[in-house]
Amino acid sequence: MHAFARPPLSFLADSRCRRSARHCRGRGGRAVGSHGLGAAVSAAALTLTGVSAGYGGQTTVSDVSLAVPAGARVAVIGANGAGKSTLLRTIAGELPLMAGQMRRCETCARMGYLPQAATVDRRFPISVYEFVAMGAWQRMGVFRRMSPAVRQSIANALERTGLSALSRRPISELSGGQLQRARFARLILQDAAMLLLDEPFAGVDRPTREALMTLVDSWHAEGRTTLVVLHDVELVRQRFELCLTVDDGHAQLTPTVELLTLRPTPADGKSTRHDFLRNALRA
Ligand SMILES: Nc1ncnc2c1ncn2[C@@H]1O[C@H](COP(=O)(O)OP(=O)(O)OP(=O)(O)O)[C@@H](O)[C@H]1O
Repeated sequence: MHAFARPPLSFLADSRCRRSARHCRGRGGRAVGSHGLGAAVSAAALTLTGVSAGYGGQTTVSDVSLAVPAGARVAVIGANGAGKSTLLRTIAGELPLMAGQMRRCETCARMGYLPQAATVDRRFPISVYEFVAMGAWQRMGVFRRMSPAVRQSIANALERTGLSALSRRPISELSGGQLQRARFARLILQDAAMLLLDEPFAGVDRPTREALMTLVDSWHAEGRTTLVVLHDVELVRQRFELCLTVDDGHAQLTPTVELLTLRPTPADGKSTRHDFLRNALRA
């Protein structure tokens, strides 16, 4: 039987589930995930009330109040430095709340958080298989033994991300796109009800982006809630029904169609959220 050692903390950074919880019910109260269910259906996966986020007493985003519907695909958009990552890290529990309250529905507390790829330390000498298997760490029990079911889940995740042939390769020898596939494979194993992805498509080519976006779509179809930091306006328009815009220290949730159909109002010379969206995504 293969024993699996507890991975170092730095390697759990984007696979950690902060709190144990049952899985979410998605749109229409549909159950998602393969583990136990039973919590009451909640319309909101995540509720922020007067939330402020930042670093060392310095507020980056303040007084955020919004409710993310369970099962929604939310694009988190805004200019460089606006505070998207800060907000995502706060929702993930990586940063403490500076003010306000955050509530995740009971079943949505099981989260998968994928920080920007630049944060991954690839020097640790492990194979793709071992790296991906960390996503199943919570299912391996106290002796970290891999059951046949866990092995099968790992094999499935590798296959879904197109990495089966690379499973023995050290992660230090992966390309950027291959590493991103491995990070997604690890997320699959987490079976999280809510997924927070920070610029998951940065630096990947179009086929890889499409393969990974297909996974996001499948999570959506399963009723999981996804918040994805993006800079690609076409992708936002085509695949995300809600936008969490972060701008000038504020954040709000708006239907994508509403953002994209707003027109500038040259009569009074004021800019609109339509202008903001375009400007933010151009950054
Ligand atoms: N660890 C940190 N300590 C202090 N300030 C930070 C830290 N990380 C980010 N900041 C600052 O917080 C602000 C928001 O940064 P953040 O990374 O959240 O922006 P972003 O919208 O995700 O940007 P980008 O699109 O460039 O990734 C910036 O002014 C940044 O300099």
